[in-house]
Amino acid sequence: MAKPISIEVWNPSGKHRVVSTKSMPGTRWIRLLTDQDCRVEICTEKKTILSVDDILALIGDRCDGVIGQLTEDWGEVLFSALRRAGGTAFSNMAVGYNNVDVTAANKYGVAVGNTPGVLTETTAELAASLSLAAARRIVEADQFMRAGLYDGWLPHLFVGNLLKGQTVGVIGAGRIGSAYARMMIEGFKMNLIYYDLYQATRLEKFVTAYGQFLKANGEQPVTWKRAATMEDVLREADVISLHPVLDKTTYHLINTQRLSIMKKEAILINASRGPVIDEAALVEHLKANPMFRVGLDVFEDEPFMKPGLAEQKNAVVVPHIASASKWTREGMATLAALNVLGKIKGYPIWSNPNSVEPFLDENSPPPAACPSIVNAKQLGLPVSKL
Ligand SMILES: NC(=O)C1=CN([C@@H]2O[C@H](COP(=O)(O)OP(=O)(O)OC[C@H]3O[C@@H](n4cnc5c(N)ncnc54)[C@H](O)[C@@H]3O)[C@@H](O)[C@H]2O)C=CC1
Ligand SMILES: O=C(O)C(=O)CO
Repeated sequence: MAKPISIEVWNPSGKHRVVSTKSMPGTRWIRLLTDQDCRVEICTEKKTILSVDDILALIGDRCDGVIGQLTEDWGEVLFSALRRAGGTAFSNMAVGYNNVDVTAANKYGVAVGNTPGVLTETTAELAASLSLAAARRIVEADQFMRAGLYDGWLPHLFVGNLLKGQTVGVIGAGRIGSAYARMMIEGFKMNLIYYDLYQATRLEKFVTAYGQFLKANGEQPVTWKRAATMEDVLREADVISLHPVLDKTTYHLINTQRLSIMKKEAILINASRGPVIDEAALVEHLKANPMFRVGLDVFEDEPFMKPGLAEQKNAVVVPHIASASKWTREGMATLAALNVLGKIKGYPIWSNPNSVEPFLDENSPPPAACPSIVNAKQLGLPVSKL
């Protein structure tokens, strides 16, 4: 028999049983559910990543909806179990949902929610932080100081890259990629080259307007270019940040061949998903090109790094913390809870998942809608007129 899973229960007499596989920041998300007659069960198991068997035990015989995490494998087994338990709602507490088999969810009629928008700026800020840390060798310099090695100013000590006037390349200029581009352009007066399947019209307009502003003030204007191929970005840019979704078109997007066409002193940032980079190839490239630097928030075999990566001084590595600001994480919890609640209540789907602010205002009740359901169309769910 499966080992019982430890849980914390809120509103035990609630009619709808909602399970959260992890404790999430803030309490608003719990209150929103309990106020609407939900019994909320939060898994309190100590282990970081729950297995499919752990989650099956949490779902049990009766469960209306689950809030899950990007570390979990949501496929056929879990969606069929959720459906058998009477559930029709699942939400990732994440905008990325490459851990979810949406086809399986469709098969069992389970709505799949995600949490767009609330993490855009926070994630872009971390990508910008990694860009600066890599450009100015901040982690190496910090370690040098702490090791007691600093014995005086030197002309060659930790010389890095100046960003001003250089070119920032963005691959995947959606919400986060565009926010990152704006930060690097406005903050450091970089020119932009980007590659996306779609035109980033608002971003282009922003760069044009900012360029005009700089020109009117007697400064060199910034420019933008939409690249016809990803290779154009890799060849031209000095700093390249990856922000696409992870799917079969972006798996190992950065491989040995593509690394070889990048500038020898380029900086590569990844705050999207680890498998977008062939990490073993990256380790070899870092070894062979000491002036090439990377900033990584995500890893191919997360939570592990490929052998050799940790030893590379030209790599800055952080543990998938790009969305880790208090406001954002509480907002992600709120959106995930409202996705599940909305589906249980039979609410329609919010028409614009890029504009989720009304759900985040602590001072007013959220709209009667699901903020973001990725398979709404496939399930034939109605769109909100709000
Ligand atoms: N490290 C972290 O903590 C976080 C990581 N993420 C990751 O960032 C991803 C992007 O998030 P958003 O910007 O909100 O999504 P988004 O959907 O607004 O942007 C993704 C962009 O990638 C583009 N794209 C898709 N396939 C492509 C391809 N083959 N080549 C080039 N571009 C392609 C899309 O057209 C879209 O513009 C998420 O899916 C998630 O995996 C998101 C938040 C935090
Ligand atoms: O939202 C996501 O996709 C993350 O990676 C965590 O914020």
